[in-house]
Amino acid sequence: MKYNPVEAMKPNLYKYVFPYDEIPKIKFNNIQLPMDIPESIWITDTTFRDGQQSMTSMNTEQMVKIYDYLHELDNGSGIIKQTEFFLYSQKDRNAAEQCMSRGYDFPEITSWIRANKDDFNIVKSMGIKETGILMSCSDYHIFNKLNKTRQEAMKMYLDIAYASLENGIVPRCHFEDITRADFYGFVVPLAKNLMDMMNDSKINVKIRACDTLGLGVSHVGVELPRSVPAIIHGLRYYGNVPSSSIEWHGHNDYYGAVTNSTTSWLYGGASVNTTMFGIGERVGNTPLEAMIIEYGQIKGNTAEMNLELINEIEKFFEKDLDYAIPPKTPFVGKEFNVTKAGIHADGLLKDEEIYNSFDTRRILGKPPLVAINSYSGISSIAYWINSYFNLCGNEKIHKGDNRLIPVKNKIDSEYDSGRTTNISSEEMEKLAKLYIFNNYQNERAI
Ligand SMILES: CC(C)C(=O)C(=O)O
Repeated sequence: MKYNPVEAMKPNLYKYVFPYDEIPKIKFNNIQLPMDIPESIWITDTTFRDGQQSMTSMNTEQMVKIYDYLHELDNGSGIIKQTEFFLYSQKDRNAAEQCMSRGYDFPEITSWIRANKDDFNIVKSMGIKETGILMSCSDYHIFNKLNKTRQEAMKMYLDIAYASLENGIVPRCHFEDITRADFYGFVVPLAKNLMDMMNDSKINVKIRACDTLGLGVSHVGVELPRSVPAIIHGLRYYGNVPSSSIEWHGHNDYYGAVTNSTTSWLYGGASVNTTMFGIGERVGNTPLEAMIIEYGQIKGNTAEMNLELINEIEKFFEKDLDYAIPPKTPFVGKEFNVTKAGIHADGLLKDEEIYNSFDTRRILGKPPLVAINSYSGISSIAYWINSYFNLCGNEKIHKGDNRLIPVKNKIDSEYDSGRTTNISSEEMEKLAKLYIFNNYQNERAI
C-alpha cells in the first residue's frame, strides 16, 4: 500500500456537521471550483440492485422485460450504458443470463458481489466484465460497523480490488457514505492506491461515489465532506481518477438526488447511477428519466433515445409490479402536466406554450391537460378532449359543439350532488367516448 490513510484514534464523525440531535449543517468555505463537463457523459442503471431492494422482488421474466425496455429506451445511443445485477441467488443469475443472451450492446451487464473468491468465480464464469464491490469510506462504517481501523479497512479493500483484477474483472469500487467520509484522510489515499493498481494492471478501475444518505450538497463554496463539486474535483485532481472512471450514486433524502447527479457531471464525473422512476432505499435513488431530461438540457439533445417509451414502462411498473408512481412526479406522474388553476387553464387554451415548458405531447407522448372540476367551462372540456385524444385539424372539437353539452351536464350533476374531487382521466375518457365518439357501451359513464 503506497498511500496510507491518516490513521485516527477515534472515528471522525463530523459531529459539527452531523450533530444527530439536530438537522445536519451545511458549512460554507466560499471556495469556488472550476466546472469541467466531460465530453462524453452517460447514465447507468441500478434498478435491479439498489432499486429492487426497495420493493417486492421481481421475477426473472419481469427483469428481462425491464432490461428490454432499458435497451429500447436507450435506442442505440449508448447513453444508458450499464445496468447491474445481484448474482447471489439462482433467480438473479438466471435473469442476468437471460438478459446477456439478448446480446445487446447497451445497457452492458455488470454485477454486484460480496467480496469473496466464490463470487469472483461466478462473475468470471458468466463472462461478466465488471463488478461492483463495497468499499465503505466513512468512519461511521469503518469504526462503527466494520469495527476496523482505517488501515485495516484500506488493506481489505485493496485486497478485494486486487482479486478482481487478478480475475481480469474491472472492479467498480463503491465508496459508500462518501459524503460523511474523511476525504483527504481516507478517500484520497484509497483512490490513489486504486489508480496505481489500474495503471499497473492495465485494467480499468472505477470509483462510484455513493451518497448513501443523500447528504451531498451541490451549491458552490461548501466544505467537504458534503460538497459534490469538491468530491468530484478532489477525486480527479488529488486522487488521480480520470473522469471516465468516476460515477455518482445519489439518494433523494434531502431532495438533492437529481441536482447532485447533474453537479457531478458538471464537475467532471462522466457517469451518474440511477433507477427507473427513482425506486430505491427509503426515499429512493436518482430517477433515470430525470437524468435523461438533464442530459438533454446539458447536451442540447437526447440523441436517439426513445423517450415516449417511458409511458409504456410506467404502465408496466403500475400493472405488473404493482408500483404506483405518485401522480405529481415530474415527467412521469399522471398529473405532471395537468394544470388545475383556472387562470392557467385559460392560458393553455389560448396557447399551450404559456403553461407547458416543452412539447410534452411529441417528446414524452403526454399532452398537457387541464383538470376538469366544478369550475370547468365548455372550452376546458373541449380542450381536454382534443388534447387527450390528440385531435387535430378537422377532428378538433370546438366549444360550440352540441355533443359537449351532455358531458358538461354530467360533470355539473356530479358537483351538484356534493363531489369535491376532480373528474379523473378515466372518467373523462368514458364520457368522451359515450357522448362525443358514441362508441362506448356502458351508459353509466361516471
Ligand atoms: C450499498 C452502497 C454501495 C449503496 O448502494 C449506497 O451507498 O447507496
